[in-house]
Amino acid sequence: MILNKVYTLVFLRNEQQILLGLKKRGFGVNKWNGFGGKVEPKEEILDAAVRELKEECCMSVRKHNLKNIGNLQFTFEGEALMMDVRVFSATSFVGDPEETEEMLPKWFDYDKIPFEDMWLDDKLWFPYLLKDKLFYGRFHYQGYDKILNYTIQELNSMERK
Ligand SMILES: CNc1ncnc2c1ncn2[C@@H]1O[C@H](COP(=O)(O)OP(=O)(O)OP(=O)(O)O)[C@@H](O)[C@H]1O
Repeated sequence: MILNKVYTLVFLRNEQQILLGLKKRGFGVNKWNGFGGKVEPKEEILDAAVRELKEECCMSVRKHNLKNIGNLQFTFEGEALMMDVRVFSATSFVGDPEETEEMLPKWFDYDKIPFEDMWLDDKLWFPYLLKDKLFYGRFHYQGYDKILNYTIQELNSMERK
């Protein structure tokens, strides 16, 4: 039995830059990533995405400005959990990013994304995000630093069958 857990991952973007956060504790510590976390029981995915963005870097976004651009599924050798990550992008948002207990936010130019300090999978699917393509990816990790196998595909729509 595989336990499926839904997570959010939000990227704020403008013409020149993308906002990433350095995770200061817990899962993915010391890696740059988008903002997000577990969807709580009975919580809607979009509400969770808005909540985590606010909690982690004090930025506000409206649900209708979050565009679902991807779905990533992660499994780890020997673990019965599948992380089902819903990826969102937004170009309309309010606030100035602030450091919190969980994240240190920073804007990055598109040609200076710190892939060497990110999850290994990020550099495999970021090209889709950067080209505004929708994507689905599945990654099977051994530990946190080795991908045993993966697939990625471009999608025509994010609708679920
Ligand atoms: C394995 N390869 C991966 N590549 C890219 N991104 C990944 C990822 N694996 C997890 N993520 C994201 O990392 C965050 C974890 O969130 P995480 O800290 O566990 O959640 P949450 O804040 O609810 O936890 P606590 O409340 O601290 O337990 C969450 O956005 C999730 O989408």
